[in-house]
Amino acid sequence: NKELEQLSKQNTNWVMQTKDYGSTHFSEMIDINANNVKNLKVAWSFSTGVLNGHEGGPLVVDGIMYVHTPYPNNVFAISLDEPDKILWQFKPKQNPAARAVACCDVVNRGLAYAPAGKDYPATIFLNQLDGHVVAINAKTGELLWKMENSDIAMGSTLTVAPFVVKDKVIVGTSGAELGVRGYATAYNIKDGKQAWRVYATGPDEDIKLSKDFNSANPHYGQFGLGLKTWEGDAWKIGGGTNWGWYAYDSDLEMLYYGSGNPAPWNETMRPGDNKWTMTIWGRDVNTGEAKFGYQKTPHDEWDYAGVNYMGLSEQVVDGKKTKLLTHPDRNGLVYTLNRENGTLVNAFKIDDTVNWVKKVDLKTGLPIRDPEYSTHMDHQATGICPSAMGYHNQGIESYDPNKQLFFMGTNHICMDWEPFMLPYRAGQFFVGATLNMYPGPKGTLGQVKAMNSVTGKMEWEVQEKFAVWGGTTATAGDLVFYGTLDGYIKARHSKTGEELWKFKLPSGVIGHPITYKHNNKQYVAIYYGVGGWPGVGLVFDLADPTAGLGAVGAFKELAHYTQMGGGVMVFSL
Ligand SMILES: O=C(O)c1cc(C(=O)O)c2c(n1)C(=O)C(=O)c1cc(C(=O)O)[nH]c1-2
Repeated sequence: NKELEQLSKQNTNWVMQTKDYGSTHFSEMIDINANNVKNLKVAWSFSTGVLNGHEGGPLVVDGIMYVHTPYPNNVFAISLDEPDKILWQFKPKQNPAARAVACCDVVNRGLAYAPAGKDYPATIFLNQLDGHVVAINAKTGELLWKMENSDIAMGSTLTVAPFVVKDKVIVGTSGAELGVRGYATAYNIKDGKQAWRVYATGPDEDIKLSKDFNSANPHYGQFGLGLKTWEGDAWKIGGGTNWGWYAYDSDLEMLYYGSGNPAPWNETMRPGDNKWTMTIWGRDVNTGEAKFGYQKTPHDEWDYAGVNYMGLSEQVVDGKKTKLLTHPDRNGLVYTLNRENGTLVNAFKIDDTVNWVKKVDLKTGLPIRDPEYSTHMDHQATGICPSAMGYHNQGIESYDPNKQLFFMGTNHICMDWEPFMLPYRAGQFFVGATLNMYPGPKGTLGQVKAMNSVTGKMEWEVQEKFAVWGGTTATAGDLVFYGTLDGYIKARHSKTGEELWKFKLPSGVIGHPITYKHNNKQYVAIYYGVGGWPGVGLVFDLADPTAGLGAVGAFKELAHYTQMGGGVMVFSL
């Protein structure tokens, strides 16, 4: 969408969750910078009236801030000229049964915006937890259309942020913890009619492989594998949902995203490579056809779902400027691929405490595993790093093209894992493992790192007491902003990692900061509202450390630092 791409380059707007199609989360603005950030103060704030985890960030378009909430998925439009006034509010009616089948709190990763087109007005897209996609008139808040994308009776919810490309809006799925077979769907912006749908498992026609699929790298696998790498019909309940972030290259017209973990978590119940779960996809956005697919963790044994951040950059590889895609995976490895054909350029560990894998063989693309940290029936595997939460989970990261550095908020959590057998029942949890999670070898639960994605060199790294769940935002003012689970928004010097400013918010953060200019003044905004997978212990107040799929044990300290809340806080100099 050319108009959307244009808007994404203007400092007055923040029009996509990813900031731009390349998902740089980088702003050229320098009004707030490393010298003056210490003077940042609260400009205004807004309580959403909803508890539970607030993921993603608000959008800012043409002087209006669009704020969303977790379930019940309310939307508010707020004028930046009069932030004390709500221009319109959209409060959907939806099936509350959705709450019981959401795996990891009732989160929502945010709204999408489409500028007015020939046959539709400027539109806000919202995914409801109960599986519906809705289009809302951005000016008036009126419902334009509503589509069912996911069936909660099958355990499929919707938490992913929609993504607008050309005349389509792309939507994923959730529910791999309930045996949902994952797919991504493109709907026409104007009427919500389905343009294409592509699955992660099953016959090639369903996965939509192009004729030259993986022709640059036949050893990644080509045809028939969505069936052959499963036993019997296991692919039908085999997971591979996509609830993370998309990226898009408008020259190549290619869409990038990851499919998640195979179901169930207990690997004994699904022999084979389980293609194409855990895969980085490069697809033609017009047809949905896959040009390449690279499976990072064949036959996953640890729930290292692969839906995370996809960051696009152009950097020199072997003396040649190359279009790259960088993906910090749940499994503790960072992958950089040539995004034209999927060829692996590098794969390295987020840090040397990652132990399930020794390294990735760059020729074959396969991980060389350490059998000591494998999981299997009648065995409790201990000290596995990363934990099922991954060293990187759902945050959107940032890329500073001037410094050629990615900034990553990461986890530092390890685990013990013991599988058990269980039957599949539609709409019920289908996991089959008991987990204990705890801080990694460095003694903390989180880290922030500045990384060169081609060489793997970490320019700097700092520890955080808790996971940095919501990702980072960088600016040309030599700054990187992020929120912490215990409720700080922080700014660090992007060259050194030095902490320059922090402010304690009313509740912990699992979303990302945004920055925009209004009336010639730069603002930084962020949601507070702890929750998500790490916050389930706070939400449900569970005493069993293995509850919340292990999250309660990992984050047992969190309740001493923050409690639920929900809103947006805006800062300026
Ligand atoms: O497999 C899935 O379909 C699925 C969905 C979601 C979700 O929709 O929030 C999460 C996960 N898996 C998951 O594995 C995970 O770690 C996770 C963390 C969070 C969160 O918001 O904090 N959601 C999810």
